[in-house]
Amino acid sequence: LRELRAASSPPAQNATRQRLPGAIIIGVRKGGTRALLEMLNLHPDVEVAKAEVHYFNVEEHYQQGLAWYRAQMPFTLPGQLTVEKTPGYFANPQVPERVLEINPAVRLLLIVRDPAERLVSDYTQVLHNRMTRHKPYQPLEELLISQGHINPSYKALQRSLYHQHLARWLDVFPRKQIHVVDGEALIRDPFLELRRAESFLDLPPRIAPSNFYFNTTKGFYCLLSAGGHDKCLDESKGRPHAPLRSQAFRKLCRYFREPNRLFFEMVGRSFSWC
Ligand SMILES: Nc1ncnc2c1ncn2[C@@H]1O[C@H](COP(=O)(O)OS(=O)(=O)O)[C@@H](OP(=O)(O)O)[C@H]1O
Repeated sequence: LRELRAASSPPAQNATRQRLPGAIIIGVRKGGTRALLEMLNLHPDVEVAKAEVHYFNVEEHYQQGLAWYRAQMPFTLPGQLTVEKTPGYFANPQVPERVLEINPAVRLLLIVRDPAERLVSDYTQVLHNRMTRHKPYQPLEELLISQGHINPSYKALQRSLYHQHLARWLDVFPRKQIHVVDGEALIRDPFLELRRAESFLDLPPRIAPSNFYFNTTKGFYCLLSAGGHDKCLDESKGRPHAPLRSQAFRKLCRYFREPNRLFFEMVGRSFSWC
């Protein structure tokens, strides 16, 4: 009976297995990494790891080796592209070398957004987590500004210094292996950014404008898959941001001016950030 079953199972079924990612969304945290992953997943030749994997940045995972990493991946057919996203990879200094070691040809996707907005979004997420666990929290301005000056040691601020993190990736990977996605543009017009990503990933253009519709309640584009499945991102995406007085926000924008300039130089394009 077992032989009969094996013989009758379709060949495609037999060919599916878990493969290491051919592309990784490395960050930035709060840049739109989930939206980008879910949108890429609309492509018939793409399968994604549903949960964040945190292999290269969490020692306990990394020590378990490649078999563990592979086991986190979806089943794919030969020719399909596996993609994972872990926003924590971008700012972790150990990660670029580790990624290179397992696949020097891997394609890297980096989705960025205005670093000042990103910082506020990052704070808002931490605040939300602490509030749900009934833990105390400090107002953003207290963490961000000390004696009238921006506090350079605030972690969320450091995560927004894109040029510093990207420099480490560029020490290891050629520029052409890193595709920068404009997070604000992905919100405004997901189709265009997805077309660019398809081209970078050498995928035939299969994602269409009809895969997206604007959901006025959510205030964002949601996804429509070929099977007619309708999906919006969960409520942790697009939360109202924690308040920050406009004077402090302006200070933050001034602070990021030079780091942003350096980042634009590195990627060879500019963004209209504050
Ligand atoms: N289509 C769509 N729907 C909902 N949200 C969208 C979408 N496209 C991009 N975004 C933006 O994604 C931001 C969250 O980024 P990440 O997914 O990278 O966050 S995380 O690091 O994984 O926590 C999230 O940031 P905030 O608005 O600050 O919450 C969203 O603005």
